[in-house]
Amino acid sequence: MNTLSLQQNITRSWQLPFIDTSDSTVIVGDRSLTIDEVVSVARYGTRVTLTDNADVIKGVQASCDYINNAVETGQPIYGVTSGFGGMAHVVVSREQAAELQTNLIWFLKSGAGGRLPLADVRAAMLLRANSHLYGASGIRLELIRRLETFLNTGVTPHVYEFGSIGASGDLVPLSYITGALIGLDSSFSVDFNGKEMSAPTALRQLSLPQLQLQPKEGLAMMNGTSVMTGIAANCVYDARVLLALAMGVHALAIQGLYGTNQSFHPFIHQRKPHHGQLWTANQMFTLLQGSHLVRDELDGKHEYRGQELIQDRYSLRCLPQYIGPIVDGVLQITKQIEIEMNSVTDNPLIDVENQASYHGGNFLGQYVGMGMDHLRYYIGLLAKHIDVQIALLVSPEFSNGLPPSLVGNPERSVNMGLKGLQISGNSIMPLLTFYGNSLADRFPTHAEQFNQNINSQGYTSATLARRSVDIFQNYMAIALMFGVQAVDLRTYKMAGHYDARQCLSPATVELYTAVRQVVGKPPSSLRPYIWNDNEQSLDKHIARISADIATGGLIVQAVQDLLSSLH
Ligand SMILES: N[C@@H](Cc1ccc(C(F)(F)F)cc1)C(=O)O
Repeated sequence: MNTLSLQQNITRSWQLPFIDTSDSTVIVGDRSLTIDEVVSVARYGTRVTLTDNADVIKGVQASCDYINNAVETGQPIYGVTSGFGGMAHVVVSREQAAELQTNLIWFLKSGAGGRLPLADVRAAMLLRANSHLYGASGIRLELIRRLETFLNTGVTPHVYEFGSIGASGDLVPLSYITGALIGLDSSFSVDFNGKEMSAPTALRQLSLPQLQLQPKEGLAMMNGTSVMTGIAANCVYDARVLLALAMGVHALAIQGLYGTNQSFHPFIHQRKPHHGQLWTANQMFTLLQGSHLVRDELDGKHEYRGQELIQDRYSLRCLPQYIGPIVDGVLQITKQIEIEMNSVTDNPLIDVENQASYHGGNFLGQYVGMGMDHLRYYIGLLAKHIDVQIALLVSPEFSNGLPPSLVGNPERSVNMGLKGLQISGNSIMPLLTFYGNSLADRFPTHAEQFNQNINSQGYTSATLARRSVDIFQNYMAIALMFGVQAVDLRTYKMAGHYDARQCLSPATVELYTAVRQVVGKPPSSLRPYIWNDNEQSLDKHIARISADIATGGLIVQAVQDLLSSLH
């Protein structure tokens, strides 16, 4: 991939322009933002409105009053009347207190690499506004309102993909958002509904003046976890979709392989009642209900089956035991990211009620760093499991007699079926387990004169999760293609035609049909999905399916029930 296409990939946006398309609004400042809300604002342009709760608005003003008073009376407060980080012993005078904040933007403007996707930057702006509305940060409502305006008018600052160690929050990435927000200089640029321009130009178009930061405001804007948490929120959303789709793929594979439903019998799982295992078994039970393509053995029967095993191989039989801990892990990450999203993540924090301020470290993004490390690890495990099912499907000795490599038309002897597709998938799966390696435990040199001598790497961990999710979407496309072809061929063996809709469980028909529709090959009783090798471009099918997954299309809608039960 050349640099240009990599760059385009990184800046990929969902739906430009990011302006209101529906009547719905996300309220910011009520301390209850959800991942779904972040995604709807970040990707689909849902409007945001700052809360009109008078106590919240009063709290924001009171925190600013506290800071102004502290500066006037010369109180020693970190980053307000002192230097930053390892230079926090430097005393900053009242006269220099504002300049200290603007200067912070300048020396942090040191990002590197490509650009973050616009949707991730939008998520970050939303979360920064949310954090500031707790009234513990000493930042004017006017600045918070500006974040709201940027979101609602589709103005998105350009932010680099490298620069944060996730310790002082995301200092470097947030310096780009802050510089753009106040229109500091024309070297800060934005995307204005698909058009690149300098931040001051964008402000002029919005009829907004350039702003001077006041004491604490630069630190309040930049000292926090909002960018990594925004990226993480988008990734967690995607990972949950992919987990639901993985369940769908397995349900297709089990039917393709003519597996048994007995392994999902509640009796088994109630005797090992981990939450995730129970959820997985229960969902698979429902996904297979009513299928003519499974061995219906719920009554406890099992029979000798000639050369076939009396019970299924592990990747089928132990599916709930394998996926269960992944489900529990994803649920835990979801909870932690939502807490982080609804947190105040800067320092120092102002306790308006008691007229005090506290030096602490809420900007350390360890929950995000470890969460994203784990998320990538779980994605790797899911991909490995799918890879095993595909390997069973293509080998007649393990597939209960499907044609080798799922060849559609055996009469055309040059047909080799899905060999290329499997190889392509095999090139992706190891990458996903590779991305499953952890980052939070890799220690960089002790940053910034040993002040930031422990750090989370949460930002980079989240950008890696973004990459892992993107790759997994492609792999999922391949897996779905295998699932669809397998159930068509199994239908032929069982019923003498290729229209799997008539034999599949009702719960998997929608997914099957969605895939067929997305690739432009409607089901037919005369032919399976892939009949002759030379009748379709498989790469185009992969691209269409993964785009549908990434944009919440038909295929995602087909697993909506599964997704909403994931809690
Ligand atoms: N997160 C730090 C704030 C901080 C630390 C370092 C620097 C820089 F830029 F000098 F490196 C800026 C802000 C703290 O609150 O303690």
